[in-house]
Amino acid sequence: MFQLRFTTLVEAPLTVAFDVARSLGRPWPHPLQEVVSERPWRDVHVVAPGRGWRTLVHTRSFTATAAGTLVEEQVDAEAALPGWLGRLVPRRRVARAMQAHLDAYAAAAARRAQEVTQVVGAALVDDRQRVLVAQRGSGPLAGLWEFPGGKVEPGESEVSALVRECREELGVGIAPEAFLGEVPLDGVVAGGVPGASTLRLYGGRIIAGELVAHEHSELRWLGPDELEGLAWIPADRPLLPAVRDLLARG
Ligand SMILES: Nc1nc2c([nH]c(=O)n2[C@H]2C[C@H](O)[C@@H](COP(=O)(O)OP(=O)(O)OP(=O)(O)O)O2)c(=O)[nH]1
Repeated sequence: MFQLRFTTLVEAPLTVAFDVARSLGRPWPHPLQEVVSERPWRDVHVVAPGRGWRTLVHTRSFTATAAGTLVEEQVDAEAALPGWLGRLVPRRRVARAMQAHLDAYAAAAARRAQEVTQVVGAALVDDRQRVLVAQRGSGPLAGLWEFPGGKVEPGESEVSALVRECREELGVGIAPEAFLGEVPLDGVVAGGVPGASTLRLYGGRIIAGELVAHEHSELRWLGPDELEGLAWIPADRPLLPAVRDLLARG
């Protein structure tokens, strides 16, 4: 039995990293069968018995970071060959195949990321450790609450998009701070396929101007205990623990 681990940072949001990984398949001569799939967090494949392996389990997990998606892979395998041949030869073969595969994969995911519209949001915190939330005034999500922000334009960085959106929507200058997390968006954003786009949330502070709701029907400053009870856009809920942690940190 041997175990190999690989870590790759892909310059792409979660869902893109996951979808591209799946469309490229696996670097094995034998087809693997999927046994777990939790888009876009994790998948697990195994090789069918009688394919030269006693066991082969390939597990991948995808984690959002400020720099992109961290892809962690683990291969647990036992070849059918006995003795040192069974340990050494397959291990080298798997390691070589994985490394070649991962380079091609990272490049393909970064290319695909350019084609998918992303959304950025700002969790703006004030001196009393409250966060600014905004109610959508129109469209299919009217009446629901969200973080100020919007779509990243082609060629624009996420941080520039955040600053621009907060100026347009709220009339304020902001300083973006820590990356807080990422969630897939259920709907179709900018004509893309369902679930392809993600919302990436950053902490931040207002550094200039007076708040005005230019596009939202209402703005509110809320403390950590008031977040859960709000009628959020459903996609945002998984981000609330990270926002509460941010408020608790002070
Ligand atoms: N800003 C923001 N958008 C969110 C959140 N959660 C969520 O699902 N969304 C979705 C709603 C929209 O489909 C998309 C953001 O689009 P938007 O309409 O705010 O973007 P935008 O300001 O660039 O809009 P536009 O130029 O196309 O009018 O992301 C959130 O917390 N904040």
